[in-house]
Amino acid sequence: MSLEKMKDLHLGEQDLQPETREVNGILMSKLMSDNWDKIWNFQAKPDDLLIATYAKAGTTWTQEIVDMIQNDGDVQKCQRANTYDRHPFIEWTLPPPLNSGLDLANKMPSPRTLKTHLPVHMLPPSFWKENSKIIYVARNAKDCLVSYYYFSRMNKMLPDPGTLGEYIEQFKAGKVLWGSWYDHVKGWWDVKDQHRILYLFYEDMKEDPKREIKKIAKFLEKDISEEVLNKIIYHTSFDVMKENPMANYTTLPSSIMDHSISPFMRKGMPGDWKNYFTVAQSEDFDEDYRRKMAGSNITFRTEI
Ligand SMILES: Nc1ncnc2c1ncn2[C@@H]1O[C@H](COP(=O)(O)O)[C@@H](OP(=O)(O)O)[C@H]1O
Ligand SMILES: O=[N+]([O-])c1ccc(OS(=O)(=O)O)cc1
Repeated sequence: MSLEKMKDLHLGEQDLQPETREVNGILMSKLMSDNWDKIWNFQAKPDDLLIATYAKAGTTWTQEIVDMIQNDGDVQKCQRANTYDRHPFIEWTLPPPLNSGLDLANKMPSPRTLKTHLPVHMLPPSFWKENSKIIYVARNAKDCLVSYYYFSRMNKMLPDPGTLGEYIEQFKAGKVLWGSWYDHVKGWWDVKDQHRILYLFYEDMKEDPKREIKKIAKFLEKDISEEVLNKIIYHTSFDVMKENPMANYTTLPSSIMDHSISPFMRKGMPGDWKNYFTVAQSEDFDEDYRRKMAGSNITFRTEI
């Protein structure tokens, strides 16, 4: 059963809002934690491509770019299904009879493109054993936080984030689904040269999509013409994706995602955090950030 059919189950909002549980210190929905053994034992394949991100770092955007590259810029083919059916979200677990990410992935013919928000130490070990390619996308903490905050308000399957002030504290403490942003970006950064990992930044993609799309195509060992490249840049621009029902999550019932609270395709703009953080919140966040990121040589741009 597809996710769009969820409304037919007559679940109320309180049934959707997940109970949470920690697995290895990482907050997850109870459904994900109940399913953890199966997720951990997921069998990856050598020709799988995994798109790994912290939530709200530009996952859907990267999925669309990858799909367009794999389909030689054929927009029709990329409209074949919703983004979440084209690229199974491996740990996302829904109540039966709905399809969970693992079910979709196991049914999908190879070569598969999969999605995860898991921190590096929780990635099913078969991905390392099979040497699957991985694209990791990182986005600066403050924009990720604001995006995650608004997403948590509109997506009834995520815990209620409270006020922005309250949410900033949860985010700093890593007490949000998929855990600490700081550990996530650092953890993936530390292993990037030991595996087939392309580590990208949202801000770079926004600054020069052509350059970053070329990097992805090279990583996928795909030759693309200038014409196809330009088509991909256009089709995966924020304004075009915002109107694409196969990419913008508007086909889900509003009992799951209520776009009138905040659209999934919200702003798509580095530096938007400035419209939400007070000066005091920003200074306090930066001081804590310096402590948490000390010792790492990873640098982020909070605006471009
Ligand atoms: N084509 C695109 N260009 C730029 N940003 C995009 C984009 N498609 C989606 N996004 C942004 O990526 C974020 C969602 O990330 P994810 O796909 O990982 O959940 C949202 O950020 P904002 O909430 O800041 O607008 C969304 O607007
Ligand atoms: O319910 N969904 O389809 C869903 C839930 C979470 C989710 O998270 S996100 O961070 O990948 O946008 C995306 C889709």
